[in-house]
Amino acid sequence: MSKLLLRNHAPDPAGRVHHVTPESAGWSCIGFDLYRLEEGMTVSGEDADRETCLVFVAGRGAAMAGDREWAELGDRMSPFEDKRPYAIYLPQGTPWRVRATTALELAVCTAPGLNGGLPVRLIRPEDVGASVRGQGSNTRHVFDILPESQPADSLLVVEVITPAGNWSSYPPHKHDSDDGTAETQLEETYYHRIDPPQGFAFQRVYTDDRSLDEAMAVENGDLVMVPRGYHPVGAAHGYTGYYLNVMAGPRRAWHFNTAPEHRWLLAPV
Ligand SMILES: O=C(O)C[C@@H](O)[C@H](O)C(=O)CO
Repeated sequence: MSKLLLRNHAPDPAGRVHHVTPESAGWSCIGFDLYRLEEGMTVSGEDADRETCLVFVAGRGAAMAGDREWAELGDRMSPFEDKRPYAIYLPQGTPWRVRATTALELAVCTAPGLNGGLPVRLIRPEDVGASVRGQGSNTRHVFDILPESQPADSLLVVEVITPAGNWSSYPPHKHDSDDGTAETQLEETYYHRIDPPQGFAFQRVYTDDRSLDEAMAVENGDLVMVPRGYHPVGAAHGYTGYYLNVMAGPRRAWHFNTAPEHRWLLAPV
């Protein structure tokens, strides 16, 4: 199995399913934990050097972050409900806690805090930008949770719904070198969900010279790490894809290059 693919599995006693750190991934910036909590379970954290974005992927919870508290956040029981998520941005050194008030799928996205000083911020569904990208079988739906236009030190966070049979992160693009203009160097994680859950999608991660070239069959709840290279996704017929992307790198900007041989696909039809 590819080293870039982390399979879904039953949660550990703390409710944790995925645990990616810069050390485990062999990269510099991104940390990603995925919790599947039963009602009443609590998860907490604090990182002196890293900022955090908590994403309520599905379900509801009571949350505390620094000196802020919310009795209940979360407005969808599935990421396939066509509703934008709740999220919380926390600067480095902020303690947080979430108690599940229903079954709760919570993503904990982290990256280096640089300056700190930003306030804790609730990101409500109405704060999340929604857009449609692509055309025909490349149409997909994007929710910008923490785009570069919103304050953070390193993190970029986005959700994408890929309709059944469609492609996304496509035509293939990459963001793995920084020449100061055309492209930024960003690591990326893909947390995948599939509807209905017995379905699958495919993701390829590859470089121009093919020194990295992995094609992965992705199932519901799997996680893919993209250290570099192109990273397109194809959803199988009959199965809608969802993924949560976390990106981070030395410069907080999402500038990418589309693979030259596939740029013709960008022409309007
Ligand atoms: O446009 C898409 O289909 C989503 C991608 O942009 C995805 O967020 C990504 O690949 C970011 O590099």
